Amino acid sequence: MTSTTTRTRFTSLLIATTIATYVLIVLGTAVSTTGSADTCATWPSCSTEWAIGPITSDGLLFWGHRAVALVTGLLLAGAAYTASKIDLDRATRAGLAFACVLFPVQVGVGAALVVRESALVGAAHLLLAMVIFGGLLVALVRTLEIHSESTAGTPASTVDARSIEPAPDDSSDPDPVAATDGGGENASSSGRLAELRKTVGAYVTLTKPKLMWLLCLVALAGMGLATLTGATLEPAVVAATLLGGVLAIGASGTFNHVHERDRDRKMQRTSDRPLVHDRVPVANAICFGVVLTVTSALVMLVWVNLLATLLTLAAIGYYVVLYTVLLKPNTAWNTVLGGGAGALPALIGWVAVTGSVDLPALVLAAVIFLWTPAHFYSLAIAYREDYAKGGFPMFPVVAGDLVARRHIMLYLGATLLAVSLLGWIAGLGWLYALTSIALGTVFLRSVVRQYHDPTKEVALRSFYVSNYYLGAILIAIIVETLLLA
Ligand code: HEM
Ligand SMILES: CC(C)=CCC/C(C)=C/CC/C(C)=C/COP(=O)(O)OP(=O)(O)O
Repeated sequence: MTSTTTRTRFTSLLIATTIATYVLIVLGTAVSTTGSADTCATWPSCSTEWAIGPITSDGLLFWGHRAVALVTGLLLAGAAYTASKIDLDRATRAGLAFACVLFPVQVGVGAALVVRESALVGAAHLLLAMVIFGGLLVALVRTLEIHSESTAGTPASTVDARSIEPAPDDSSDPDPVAATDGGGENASSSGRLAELRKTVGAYVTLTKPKLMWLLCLVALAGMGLATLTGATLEPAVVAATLLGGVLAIGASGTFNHVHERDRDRKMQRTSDRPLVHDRVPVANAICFGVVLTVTSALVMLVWVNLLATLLTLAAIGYYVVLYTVLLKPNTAWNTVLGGGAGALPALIGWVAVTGSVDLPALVLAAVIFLWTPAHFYSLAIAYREDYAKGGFPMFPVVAGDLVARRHIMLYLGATLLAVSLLGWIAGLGWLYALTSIALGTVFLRSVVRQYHDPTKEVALRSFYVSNYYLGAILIAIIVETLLLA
């Protein structure tokens, strides 16, 4: 076998081992939260005899966890054996060695947990699993990088953040929509209707409607988790929280359009925005943003509660002032730090129901926070040159595609772990576990594909997969907490 074939086999084994370890973590948390561990108190079999009893969902979960542990161990051994036949860099070797040493320790901790159930041993088991997953992820990222470096040639060019200035405004191009307008003094009533439709459409575009479904799901998941404390959901509170949230997102988006109108003109992706073409006068857009902000605050104050209102206003301030004005044009950390704005709806949803902030809401917020770079960096890779033209120091512009992809993988890994932690802390069950496994695997594979096929299309696909991933996780939380409760 050639060394290239062995290296390819090693990469495949490492991908499979990393995914299997994640499956193991999710099944492990589900075993613990569903109480299926109580059905078995011996190890490695569930009784002194090896006879198979009636198949129950608890048994399936329990045996599933053990079976996947066995498969993961075999995959890890296979990866280590294959690694011994090729030259590896230090990071891959260290990550793999780390996982190989800790895996048998983890099996011992798991056996101890079966025989003597204890919260402390359970927490140690979860923590160790996360550390093993981290080691494998580091090894995987380095392996994929070396693989793509050897096949791709020169790395993509990067730009120093301090040197990024918006390109001179050379676009005096007329509004393509306005240019095709009939209009004029003889405008018919159908022409005026078309005009009105266009104006309404422009205002709707200012509110960034495409983002709303996912942010609403975040707030709904926060509300769903809150019911696990015993709190009941009032339909009026749910409706008012969603309405207040939608108005607040609309306000944020509008102010974002106002502030970025000159840079938007320079970027191909955003050059058709309403304020670039004066479809809405800037003063009107500012008034629109203020009206949306005040209406949102009133809705939240009258039908929800004061803390939720303050958090909603804080979210608008975070996105508009901290992210749009301060971070986005000035630092490559804009996305990481800006992720806090999108995380706030998780707290808003929880606070709308309980009136205070508690641990599960913070962990859900952490999931959104960690997911944000994994979500956005793929889009920023696809539009790297566009962002450079607009003068935005987005991470791929400053650090290059390869390093950005490394960060996507690491933030994705952290998101997967935070999702498992949330399931464990909130006591979520089957549906959440299966969704985390299925969509987590799809998300991870879509990013791995970026290494093999570093095109704009593949990066954009990862971006959309990131949205479906988060959407599915949030729907699983909502269904488990609200519909199956
Ligand atoms: C700093 C944080 C974030 C950045 C920089 C970012 C960036 C972007 C950008 C540039 C787009 C394309 C928008 C367009 O072309 O109109 C987008 C789309 C989107 N984002 Fe994010 N995003 C962030 C956080 C979030 C959060 C927290 C959520 C929800 C939880 C979210 C959900 C979405 C959705 C649903 C889309 C629409 C995709 C589509 O169907 O076109 N984003 N994001
Ligand atoms: C409740 C409430 C008000 C929440 C606000 C949170 C919020 C709107 C988060 C979304 C962040 C986001 C989608 C940024 C888009 O990036 P960008 O603005 O950099 O995109 P662009 O390049 O398309 O302008």
